[in-house]
Amino acid sequence: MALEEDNLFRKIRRRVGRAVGDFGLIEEGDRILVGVSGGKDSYTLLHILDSLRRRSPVRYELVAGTVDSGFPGFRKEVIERHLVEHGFEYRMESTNAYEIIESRRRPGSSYCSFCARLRRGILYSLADELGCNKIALGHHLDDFIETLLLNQFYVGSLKAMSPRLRADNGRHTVIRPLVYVEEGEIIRFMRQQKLPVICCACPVCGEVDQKRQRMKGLIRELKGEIPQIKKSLIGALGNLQPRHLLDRRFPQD
Ligand SMILES: Nc1ncnc2c1ncn2[C@@H]1O[C@H](COP(=O)(O)OP(=O)(O)OP(=O)(O)O)[C@@H](O)[C@H]1O
Repeated sequence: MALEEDNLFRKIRRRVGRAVGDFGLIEEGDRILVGVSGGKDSYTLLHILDSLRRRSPVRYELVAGTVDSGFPGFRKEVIERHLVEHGFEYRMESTNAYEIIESRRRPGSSYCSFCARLRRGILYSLADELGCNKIALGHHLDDFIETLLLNQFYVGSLKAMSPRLRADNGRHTVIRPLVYVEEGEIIRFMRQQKLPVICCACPVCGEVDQKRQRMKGLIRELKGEIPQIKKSLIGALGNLQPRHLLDRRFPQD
């Protein structure tokens, strides 16, 4: 059963197609593990990549992979039902990540970042096991530009995320095909398509990251004055001018 391919579906697909072309995200023979959390972004990513696959002359395969971190109350059966209904090959990986986080996390350290690192490792192993050379994640345009601002405001580096990154182990490539898709479009898509979104059920699930929310708010506020702000910020990430920066690792003259 495929989703209805209405205007919004086609718009998001066009943007993903553009990102695939701009950054060479998908190549002949790829087998891509799509990280599906049960959230709006990764469901959207999976359906759009599947629709592109059906239309593309480039042959590639998709496998949906969910890391069940073992948080009590995680409704994995909701995800499984959706993936089966739509005919996706998938793996639900049950892990004891929850116990590891509880026992090893340093007091005061961020729950989410520890959990995300652990999950990333599990996804890499899963990709090996399932014969996947790429891992697709559901980060979208707003994630990219908020991360850019967060790093400038709080860390002091000019850095966001990469749409295509070779993993440290050299075996996998992480791709982020939703780089040109705005979060608002994904929210509309989720509602229109009635995607069965669930939360991870971790102890901090639903709590907002205050700093990220601040960046989100700032961008929203400035959008009234600068309508093209998101386009401009994502454009800035692809328009580096090192000679006009202060990084001495780049020649200045
Ligand atoms: N439990 C999981 N199993 C598999 N992949 C995951 C899992 N959690 C997150 N991911 C992948 O990592 C991406 C970024 O995760 P993050 O926790 O930041 O979620 P998010 O931005 O809210 O996205 P989503 O709406 O898909 O949950 C997700 O879009 C998804 O591709």
